Amino acid sequence: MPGKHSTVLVVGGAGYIGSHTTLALKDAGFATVIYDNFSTGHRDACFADHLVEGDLADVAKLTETLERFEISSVIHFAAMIEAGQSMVTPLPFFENNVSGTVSLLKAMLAAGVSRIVFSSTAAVYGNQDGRLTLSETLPRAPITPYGHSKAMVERILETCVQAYGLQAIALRYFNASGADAAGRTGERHDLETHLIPLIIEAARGIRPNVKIYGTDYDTSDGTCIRDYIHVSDLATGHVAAVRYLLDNSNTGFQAMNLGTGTGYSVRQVINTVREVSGRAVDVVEADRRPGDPARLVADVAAARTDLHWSAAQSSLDEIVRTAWAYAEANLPH
Ligand SMILES: NC(=O)c1ccc[n+]([C@@H]2O[C@H](COP(=O)([O-])OP(=O)(O)OC[C@H]3O[C@@H](n4cnc5c(N)ncnc54)[C@H](O)[C@@H]3O)[C@@H](O)[C@H]2O)c1
Ligand SMILES: O=c1ccn([C@@H]2O[C@H](COP(=O)(O)OP(=O)(O)O[C@H]3O[C@H](CO)[C@@H](O)[C@H](O)[C@H]3O)[C@@H](O)[C@H]2O)c(=O)[nH]1
Repeated sequence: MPGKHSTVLVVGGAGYIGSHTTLALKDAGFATVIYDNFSTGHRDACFADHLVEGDLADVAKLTETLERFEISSVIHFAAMIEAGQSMVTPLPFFENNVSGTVSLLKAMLAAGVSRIVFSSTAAVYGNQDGRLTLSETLPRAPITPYGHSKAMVERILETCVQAYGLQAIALRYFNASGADAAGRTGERHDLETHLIPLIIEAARGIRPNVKIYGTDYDTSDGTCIRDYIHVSDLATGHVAAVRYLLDNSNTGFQAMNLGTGTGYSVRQVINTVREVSGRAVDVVEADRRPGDPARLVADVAAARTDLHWSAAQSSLDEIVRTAWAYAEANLPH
């Protein structure tokens, strides 16, 4: 069990991945505080011991929160997340994701908090044609403003680790999906752009069909390949990362993939939703969505070696079953 000084600040803890991670931190015995501005998060998805409503831009409030709750480590989820939208309106992405993280780091320095786990993304790899899996040793090569914003934060963290002696882990998630198996929380993005919830909406009759963005990619069936990782596996990955930072000093900066190592095409995901739900899903073949790499699949060795973590509940079937159960129980009919 975590010892003294083990209160974790979960910035963006009211969101999809943050809510699952807060539950996992509590299960692991950590005390938790959420800091969130509720721009996309939900009050009923806050499972922490304490909640502070505030914005990343508010350095004074962040500093006061870190000091008041004697925070040992920060997990930083708060960001704007849609890669496609960032192609159209990039500036808010740089403001919230990059400037917002600078605010958080200033507050951490002021409060003397040195450990941070940052939500990075497979989008920092961009298009790495011909590679079956992506290793952290590859150069960052994002192709969207969203991916650039995350790559910039990784660079800022590297610099701050050198300059100020912080300890930072950037967890590069592949495609977060699924829902808490006990149904306590799930995926509820108000402007939903993610594939699995959109297919589920089509299966539930909330939308007439699901679009396939691009059928002419150089992949087995012409549609994009992604590595879908269960959000509860991501959550245990964060617990492992916090433990790693607490147990080891001078870890410096490390980037680690959180994925399964297996990729599925858009068509395979649609078929899995059909099988799990027993419902029909109509599809419309559409143009490619700008900013989508053909294939993103993780090399999972680093997290296994350093964090002793690997995905345990991320079969596509399990992901879709939990997402379907959550939607049926909680989302509008
Ligand atoms: N969902 C995915 O597939 C995926 C994949 C890779 C990386 N990520 C990253 O994981 C993180 C969490 O993603 P998510 O899907 O849970 O998103 P989400 O939108 O559900 O959660 C983000 C949370 O941050 C809060 N927030 C945003 N801006 C804020 C600000 N300025 N001040 C305070 N709070 C703020 C929101 O209210 C929300 O509760 C993001 O950083 C995202 O880039 C997500
Ligand atoms: O209606 C849809 C929605 C998506 N897709 C495709 O499905 C795949 C997955 O798309 P989506 O669920 O939107 O996820 P990504 O664009 O892969 O991005 C997610 O996963 C990235 C990491 O891989 C994160 O950085 C992002 O924050 C997160 O939104 C892509 O090939 C899309 O082109 C469709 O064909 N139709």
